[in-house]
Amino acid sequence: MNPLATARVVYPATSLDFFGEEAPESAPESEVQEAPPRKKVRRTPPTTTTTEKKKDVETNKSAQQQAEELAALRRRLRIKVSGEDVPAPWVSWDELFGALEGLGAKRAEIKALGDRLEASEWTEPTPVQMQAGPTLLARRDAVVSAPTGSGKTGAFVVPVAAHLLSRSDSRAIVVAPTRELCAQLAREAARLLEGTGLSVGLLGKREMACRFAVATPERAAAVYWTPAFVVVDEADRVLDLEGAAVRFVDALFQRAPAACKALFSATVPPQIEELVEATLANPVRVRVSGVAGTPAPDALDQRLVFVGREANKLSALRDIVRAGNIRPPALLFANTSDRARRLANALATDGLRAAALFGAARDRDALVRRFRAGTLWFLVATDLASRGLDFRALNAVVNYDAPKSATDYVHRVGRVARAGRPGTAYTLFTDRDAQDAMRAIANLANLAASAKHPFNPLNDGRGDGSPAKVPAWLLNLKKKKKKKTKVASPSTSKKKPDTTTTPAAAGTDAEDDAKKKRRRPRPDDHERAEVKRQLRAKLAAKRRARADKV
Ligand SMILES: Nc1ncnc2c1ncn2[C@@H]1O[C@H](COP(=O)(O)OP(=O)(O)OP(=O)(O)O)[C@@H](O)[C@H]1O
Repeated sequence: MNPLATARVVYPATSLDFFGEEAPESAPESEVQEAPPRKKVRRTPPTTTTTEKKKDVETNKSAQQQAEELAALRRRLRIKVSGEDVPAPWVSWDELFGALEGLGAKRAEIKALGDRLEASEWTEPTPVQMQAGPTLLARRDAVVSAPTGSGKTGAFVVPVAAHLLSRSDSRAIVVAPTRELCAQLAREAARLLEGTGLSVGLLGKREMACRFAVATPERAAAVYWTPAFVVVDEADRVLDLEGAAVRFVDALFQRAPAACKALFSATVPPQIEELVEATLANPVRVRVSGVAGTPAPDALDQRLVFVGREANKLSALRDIVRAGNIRPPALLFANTSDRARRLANALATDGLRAAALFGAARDRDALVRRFRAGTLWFLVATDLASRGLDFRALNAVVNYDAPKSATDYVHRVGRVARAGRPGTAYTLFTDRDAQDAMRAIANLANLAASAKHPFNPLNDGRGDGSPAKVPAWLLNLKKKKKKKTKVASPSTSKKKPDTTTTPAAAGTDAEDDAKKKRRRPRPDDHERAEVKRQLRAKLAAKRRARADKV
């Protein structure tokens, strides 16, 4: 029997009173817990004697011994690197302070940075900070990938700031795909760099005189100064050749050929390799992975819930919430603005504090602020909120609509279980969801489950021995063969769209599919094609030059 053919669970659609007397009035529990005592940053001020001692020990070791130790350290931290002369990781912030002193930064500035790290309770660098830090401080171009919530922001803010502290005439720009993420990055950088004398600015319509700037691609391309550093966060999204942002970043790269360029993301697909080869000089590649070898955080509990038909989704969600499996604040994802709005309305009708965040939503910044403050419990968002956002107190993510790809899945579920905190991600899926994407997602969830229970594979009650919560049939979904059959237009299709009674179900898969099929050529399609052509030409020239050298 094809398990996709029937719904496994039928959920009753009852009215809701999830929180009853215990409903949080303002900030949810996780926001108001008493802060634990502050930890100290492991920091011994660098002195000549310690540095000299270290050198003495190192020169006594053979080069081979040092290389073996370095390889063992990287294995332990799950860091993989490639490229020429990759700098050794910093094992503590001491090495950053030592390097800063060596570069001539003032003692007061070094102390201020150390104080901010301590105030943030960043006792030690995370693995990606350990490896990306010295790489960027050495001004090497780099492509860095590490799991969501693993501290990539600090992995570029700290070394870039360190460089700026040692060179009073240089400026840096960080590019990120959305306004919300830019605002978060600017706030985080300003917090980390407070007291160091470095000015941080979020570039809006007006140009700002700051040394550490954060901007969306379009704003970044409009700056009149030449940055010494260009960092692209969520690089695979920004540099997607099918997207609009890539040409702005390409323009910025062209204007600052001598800048150190670094690309960061949890997912670096092979498709951006072409662009990396064409634009980065002798780059270092850093890849940090979790226990399961995937970009999902180790502490994430991934649950895939088959709900059969679209019509069962809302009651499935209610069931999960009513069972107490999702405690606010929770972030829910829908695949279109319309569906996000309808789901938020449905939850609000149930008496829950819910709102929708999408591109055209009114006052997006205020929505995000309310969610961060805990006055909004459920934020239903489109993929606008899937990248980079760090909501500290978040307990759960729900993919109300299954993501269209494993990459989208990784970023969406990665909003929770950050910095080692626990978190759960539910993904509801129906018999209409893309089998290829669901198989890839199931594989990711399965790898995580297998890594957590290596010697004691649980089974899902079907007796097939598949580990944890991923049923074997899902892992074994056959790849869909691409048929070349003509797709019936929505107007001529005999099958009526499934307009079910639940508010969130209206504007369903059928409508979304029809919208996609109706995609008209965009006015900037030729510009996108031109950017692709130019990048390919650049790449070809670079390859020819390399071949000539050989
Ligand atoms: N060295 C550290 N020690 C402790 N906590 C840290 C450290 N570095 C960063 N963090 C915390 O980890 C959380 C996640 O960091 P960050 O937002 O940089 O993740 P990320 O890797 O960029 O994730 P994403 O891929 O989703 O963008 C933040 O709350 C941050 O304050």
